[in-house]
Amino acid sequence: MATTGKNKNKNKNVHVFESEEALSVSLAKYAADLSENFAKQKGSFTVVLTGGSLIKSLRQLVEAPYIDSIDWSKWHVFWADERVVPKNHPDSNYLLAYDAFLSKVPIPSGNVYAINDALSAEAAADDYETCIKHLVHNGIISVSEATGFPKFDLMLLGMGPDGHVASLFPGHPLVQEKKKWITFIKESPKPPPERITFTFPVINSSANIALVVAGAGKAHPVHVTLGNGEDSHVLPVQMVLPEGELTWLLDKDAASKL
Ligand SMILES: O=C(O)[C@H](O)[C@@H](O)[C@H](O)[C@H](O)COP(=O)(O)O
Repeated sequence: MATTGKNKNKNKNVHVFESEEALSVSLAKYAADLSENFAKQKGSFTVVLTGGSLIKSLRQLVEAPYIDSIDWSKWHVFWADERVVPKNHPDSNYLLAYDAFLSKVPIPSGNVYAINDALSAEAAADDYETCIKHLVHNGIISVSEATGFPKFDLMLLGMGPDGHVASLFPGHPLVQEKKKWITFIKESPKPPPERITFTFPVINSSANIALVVAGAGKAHPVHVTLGNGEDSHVLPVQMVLPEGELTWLLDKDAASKL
């Protein structure tokens, strides 16, 4: 790890790694430690995934020692955003996570909460919100005392080269959504166009967020968010300000402008 530091606000940790390989090793330990703490504390561990390169960076979790040491029965898995395509479609975030991660660990299948792929974007967003409401009611998902929004134990977010997180894109009105838990977009600038996404109030109620960012193509939004870079938009990634801990895991290419 090249640098470690608290940066800009007290709940933010920034870690820069020599390579994406080193980042993935550290990501596994970070997730395993949180899993142990939450399983002990509340008997469940709610983990939110996105799509994109994040999923490949989870590869160390399916290897020794973590494959055997993690109590996978406590995991409950969600998506911060999903493309509105069938679950067996190559664009599906569920399929990506299933192939590379979920099919390799013994998380009970009933604890994996994929969106309903038979519905329209709007109906799928409502349906996913209802599903999350049930789990809040059952006590599987915590609630933020500060905001009343669901409080996930760990949100693992990737970031696009334009600074988007989940399916919240720069300049799009959805970044301002204040009431809904889950919403939908039909004209995503990143294909495919139809997606559902968590809103910022949900993202920012998290107990822990890791922003997992690798590659030189991400250096600009990292510079804008963590350094003194500028952009004509407020980037969605700059709006990731959880009430819990924010941890940036960067490789050195993504951090090259800092
Ligand atoms: O469905 C999606 O497209 C993702 O959830 C999206 O938000 C992703 O996390 C970023 O675009 C980063 O993706 P990359 O890491 O592949 O650039």
